Amino acid sequence: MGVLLGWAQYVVCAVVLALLVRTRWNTRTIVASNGRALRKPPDTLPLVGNGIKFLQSRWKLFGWFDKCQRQFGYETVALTVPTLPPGVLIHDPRNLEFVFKHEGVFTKGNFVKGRSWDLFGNGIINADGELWKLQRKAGLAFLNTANLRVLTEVALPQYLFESVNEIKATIGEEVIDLQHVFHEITTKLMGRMAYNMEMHADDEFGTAFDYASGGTAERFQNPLWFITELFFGSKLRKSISIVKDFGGRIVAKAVHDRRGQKDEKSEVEQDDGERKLDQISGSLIQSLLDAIGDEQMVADAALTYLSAGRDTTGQALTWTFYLLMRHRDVADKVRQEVQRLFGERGVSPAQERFDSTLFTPVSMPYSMAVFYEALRLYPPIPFEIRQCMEDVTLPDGTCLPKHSVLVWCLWAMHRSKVTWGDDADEFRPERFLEHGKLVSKSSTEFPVFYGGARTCLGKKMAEAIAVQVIPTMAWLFNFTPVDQNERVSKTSLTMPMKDGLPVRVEVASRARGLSLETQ
Ligand code: HEM
Repeated sequence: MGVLLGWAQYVVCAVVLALLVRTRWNTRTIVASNGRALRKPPDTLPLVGNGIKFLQSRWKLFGWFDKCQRQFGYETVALTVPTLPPGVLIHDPRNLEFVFKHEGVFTKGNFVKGRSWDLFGNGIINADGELWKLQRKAGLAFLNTANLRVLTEVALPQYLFESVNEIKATIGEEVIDLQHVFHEITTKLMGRMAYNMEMHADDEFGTAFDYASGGTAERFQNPLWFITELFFGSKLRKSISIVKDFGGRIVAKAVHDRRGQKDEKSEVEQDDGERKLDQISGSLIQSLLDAIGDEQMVADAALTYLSAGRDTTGQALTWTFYLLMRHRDVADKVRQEVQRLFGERGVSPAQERFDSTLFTPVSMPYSMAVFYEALRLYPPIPFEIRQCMEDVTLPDGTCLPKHSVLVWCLWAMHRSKVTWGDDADEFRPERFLEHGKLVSKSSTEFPVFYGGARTCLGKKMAEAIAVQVIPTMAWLFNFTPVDQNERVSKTSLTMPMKDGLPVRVEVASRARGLSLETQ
């Protein structure tokens, strides 16, 4: 054991030394802006540059990115981290627009793919060229208008009210985890619609995926990840293997379904809505099988879509309710919007069954603004990294050599006073409204759904879910956090809330006479 540790220390020291030498070498070729060297961010150390910052918890790292943004405004700054090729941190929306327009120049590159390959393989997030186009086309077919309609009119109301009734059943007894509630809704939706499978938030796959996402994200913060994983990576390897097995099961089920063995329910068992849902169930995986064929690649694609569709939206809703509990005045305005809509539609809330399909992005601009404001402060994908495939000059004059790395932190950009004004740190949904209507912000200032050719495919789906879930939950229940502690995110590729969002619940007095059944 002692000998083993001795060797381990020797290997680690040798690698650190080699990396430091490489970093020094790299910084010699570092980018210059109009002939001048770029300024360095605060707390940059000799030799290790910003490496120590990246080893901190992600919450502290976000804080540091924010500090850079506050100190430098839109100015591009140099990043130096051992193992990283020369890097820059950008804040200027003009630079981001350039990146979005030149998608072939700024790719995930070996830097990102090398770290995320084990988990996502050839999935759309990692894919380029023809394979990316095929997966994107399959996704567009899945997220077409007709399918989104089935989602909003049939599947979502059904799963939303299953959750509502589960919450109701726990009232007065126990604390519930709201993050779990939202995750359950998005998992069931993606499972059924995309893969024709019954899935739940706490399935073995879900737990393994969470762990694998955390371990993969750590690779972006720990320059020695390939060494540390030799000693401490067994749980990560196991989790990835569970995730991969699950990908295989999704594909096997889809192949079974396409052989005509889909478990059809008899006509009499189904109403019109269920029949429509049944018809489109599994449409994503079927499109992927049609487009790609190779079952391993289809499994990668399926897992990537599952993560993109369920985690981001479930987490965004969690942070939204965290903010609503801290800003009761905003929660009241959501309820006033529900009341106004009921009034306009002649619905008597005390007698009718609750119909969440009344809530659309057009009928509920304030609720949508609440969602967008939560996405601004807690972006589900909080930072992005791209690698330059050739020498390139950004609009602000920064010259980037081939292979250099470009980082932008949405967490920080979304808090920029230059972009959002002096109240950038405040939760104020009104900034997304003009004359009572929702206004969209440019993807270069607010890149929450990315931009350009690779813009998020699921924006409309996320909006459709949010606009039913937020007013429904806010109208029916009063949630109170179990404590006033600040919630933080755990390490992940997305933004899960660490330890969930434990709350106490009571049925709101305005909702007591309601039947909380599905339509
Ligand atoms: C609030 C919810 C969501 C947010 C904030 C969000 C954000 C993003 C972002 C930032 C990217 C770029 C990621 C990267 O390449 O590094 C992305 C890509 C993507 N998103 Fe979303 N997303 C959300 C919901 C969804 C949903 C519901 C789906 C549905 C399946 C989805 C499907 C995708 C796909 C397929 C891509 C890859 C696009 C491509 O590379 O061409 N997203 N999303």
